[in-house]
Amino acid sequence: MRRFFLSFRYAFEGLITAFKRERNLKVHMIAAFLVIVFGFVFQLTISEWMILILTIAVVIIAELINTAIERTVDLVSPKYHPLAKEAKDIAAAACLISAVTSVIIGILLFGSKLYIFFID
Ligand SMILES: Nc1ncnc2c1ncn2[C@@H]1O[C@H](COP(=O)(O)OP(=O)(O)OP(=O)(O)O)[C@@H](O)[C@H]1O
Repeated sequence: MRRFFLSFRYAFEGLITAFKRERNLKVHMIAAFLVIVFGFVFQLTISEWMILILTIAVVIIAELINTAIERTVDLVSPKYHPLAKEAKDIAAAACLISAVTSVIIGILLFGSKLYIFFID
């Protein structure tokens, strides 16, 4: 049981470390906070909330995995290596795809509501 709670503690420590050191993660967290506020303002439905929460989680998870890969690459390959470059660039591509997807979902989710808000 102690091991179970320790694993939560380590995961939480990882989250705090990543938040302190990674500027991108801070930006994602602020963006997540803002869209959650918008979600309440525009009174999203349960399904819309599920999509929004899942989208936020995917972006943050991608950023955390990217950070973990960056740290591992820096540890095993402090000098330039083409495979280190590939690993970092591919991890960054995962972040890019999650960020672009989240923007598209944000536009689809809030675009129609903003349209109704300003036009009606
Ligand atoms: N050891 C390495 N060998 C080869 N290329 C590397 C290496 N380290 C970094 N690079 C290249 O430089 C780029 C930037 O690396 P860096 O470690 O600064 O990552 P970053 O994406 O800028 O991270 P951060 O989010 O911390 O700013 C990588 O995407 C990769 O193309």
